[in-house]
Amino acid sequence: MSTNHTKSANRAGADEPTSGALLELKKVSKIFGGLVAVQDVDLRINPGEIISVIGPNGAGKTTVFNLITGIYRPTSGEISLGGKSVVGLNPDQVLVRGIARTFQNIRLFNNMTVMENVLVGQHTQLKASVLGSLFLTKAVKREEAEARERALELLSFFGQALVDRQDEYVINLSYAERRRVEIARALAAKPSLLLLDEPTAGMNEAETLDAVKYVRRLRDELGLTILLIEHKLTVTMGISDRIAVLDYGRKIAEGLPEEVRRDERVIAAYLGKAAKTEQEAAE
Ligand SMILES: Nc1ncnc2c1ncn2[C@@H]1O[C@H](COP(=O)(O)OP(=O)(O)OP(=O)(O)O)[C@@H](O)[C@H]1O
Repeated sequence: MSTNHTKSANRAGADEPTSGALLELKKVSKIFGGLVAVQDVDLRINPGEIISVIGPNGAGKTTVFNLITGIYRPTSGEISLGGKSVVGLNPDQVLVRGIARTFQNIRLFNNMTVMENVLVGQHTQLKASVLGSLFLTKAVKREEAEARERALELLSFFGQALVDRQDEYVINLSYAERRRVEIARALAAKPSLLLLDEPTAGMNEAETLDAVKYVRRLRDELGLTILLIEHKLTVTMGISDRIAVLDYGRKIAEGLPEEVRRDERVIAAYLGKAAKTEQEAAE
């Protein structure tokens, strides 16, 4: 174990005071049958941070996201948001608590428009009763108008293009545009924490640069705290306040980007391979 690793591992050590974290994972494990997908993972995310989770394929990154968002229940360990446990809540309840996410494979309703997709994201915020919706009462109409206005505001975060294309079916949008709509839909739930699963996957260089800019703006302008899984090293190294590295379900390092970059275990487990893959892709 390198010195850097020891130092960075202590950063999230059990002895540190745990108050003030927005999200905290304590010794979280997930076992599928006999397979340990995530083992004793500790992670603290402070308000306003951008934290990346990296690691080789199958390291447990997506499982961590699924545990945080209530898709899976941890086999053991504790997950809390603002000091309150979210273990045992279903994904909708976790969303109401303030954790929204996007998916590795974009999950939008392709047979619905851009606007409709963002409106769906607001369902946790709407108050109208079923009866009210049935008879389109004044209150319902007002709520609907407000929801549309807010959806437009969210789309305009990404510039005018999506506002102009609000009535387009999402299937007709480019991949990068669909990613933006998916984030707008996540924002519609008014989260405090946003989980982005490979936000630049499948994007070209210009689209990736654009995505990096808006991820920063999500934090700087909207005050969101962001946890992301990202394979592109140029993105993670440039955007993250801290990086946590998983390998075979365990967190093998955590620290500032430059600390993680120098960590021998990380280089052996991931960075060597990842850097080579990026270089091969560039050639
Ligand atoms: N529902 C499941 N049932 C059984 N095994 C699972 C399940 N979900 C994940 N796993 C296993 O858990 C391990 C971690 O998978 P996970 O998808 O979290 O890795 P990852 O780091 O996100 O990988 P990638 O970078 O390829 O997306 C893998 O061995 C995977 O096969």
